[in-house]
Amino acid sequence: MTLKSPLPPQSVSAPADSRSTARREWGQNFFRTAAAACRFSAQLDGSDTIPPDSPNDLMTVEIGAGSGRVTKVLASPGTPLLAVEIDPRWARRLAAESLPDVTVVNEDFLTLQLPGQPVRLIGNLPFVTGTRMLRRCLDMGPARMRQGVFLLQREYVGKRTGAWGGNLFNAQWEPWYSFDRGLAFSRQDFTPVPRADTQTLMVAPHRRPSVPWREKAAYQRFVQRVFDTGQMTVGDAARKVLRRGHAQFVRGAGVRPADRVKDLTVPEWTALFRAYGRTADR
Ligand SMILES: C[S@@+](CC[C@H](N)C(=O)[O-])C[C@H]1O[C@@H](n2cnc3c(N)ncnc32)[C@H](O)[C@@H]1O
Repeated sequence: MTLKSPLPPQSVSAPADSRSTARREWGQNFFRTAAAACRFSAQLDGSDTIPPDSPNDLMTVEIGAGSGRVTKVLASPGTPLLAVEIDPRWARRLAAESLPDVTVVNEDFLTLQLPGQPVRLIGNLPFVTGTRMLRRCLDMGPARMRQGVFLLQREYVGKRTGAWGGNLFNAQWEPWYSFDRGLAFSRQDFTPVPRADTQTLMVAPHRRPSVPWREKAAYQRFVQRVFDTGQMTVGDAARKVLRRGHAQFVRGAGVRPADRVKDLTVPEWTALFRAYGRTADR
């Protein structure tokens, strides 16, 4: 449902139990102040690594607009903004504000048909579905997803930005995107107060990805297979992935058999993927 113009007036109040269920299930922890929403939103500017053909080609999509604190900061004439909100009450309320060049859609971001044009994505994401939302954004590919500014649990952002070393998720996505830490926010910046502190995850597409996007499925399957072996070193994992030619495969990639799978860099993963293709082709 697209709510571009104000709908007939309707009460936004609802029985307390259904409101608290919505709050919990949809992770409705809103920015408490406009100042905090401003700090968060300001991170969207200036880090577009692939300039669009013209600034107008670029659309901003806000995931989970809620009460519209972030939407209001970003709304600006001439800058199209798609504000996606699953809760009909908040979507209706925000649409009624008729913010300039803002289109409010009352839909589930996980199933919404996303714009075909390049987009910048921003969202104070719900805790429960945040990871799925992030995957959905990354799945757009680096030619369409030009920037991502996502507020997520601080611990999760730590994982994505290397605090605990390499992992399957990062190995699968880093040929196309970089993941960096942005501003942190305390629980007190939100209402109701959430159960964890949050931090911004800044996602930027690589200008020259090390693996072509059309090979994404094959590359990600390969990385998954290596991790699924459960082996600590590349040499041991290679033995499980390939029945024959595993030593050749590791050597061909210029990686040492004793290197740990979780320490592999993007160039090493890419080299292993290429060597695997050559070995498996024979
Ligand atoms: C953490 S709140 C952020 C609200 C607002 N942007 C802010 O920062 O104050 C997350 C918002 O995402 C909405 N939401 C949850 N799941 C969603 C989904 N699948 N699709 C779209 N919106 C969703 C919630 O209703 C809620 O308004």
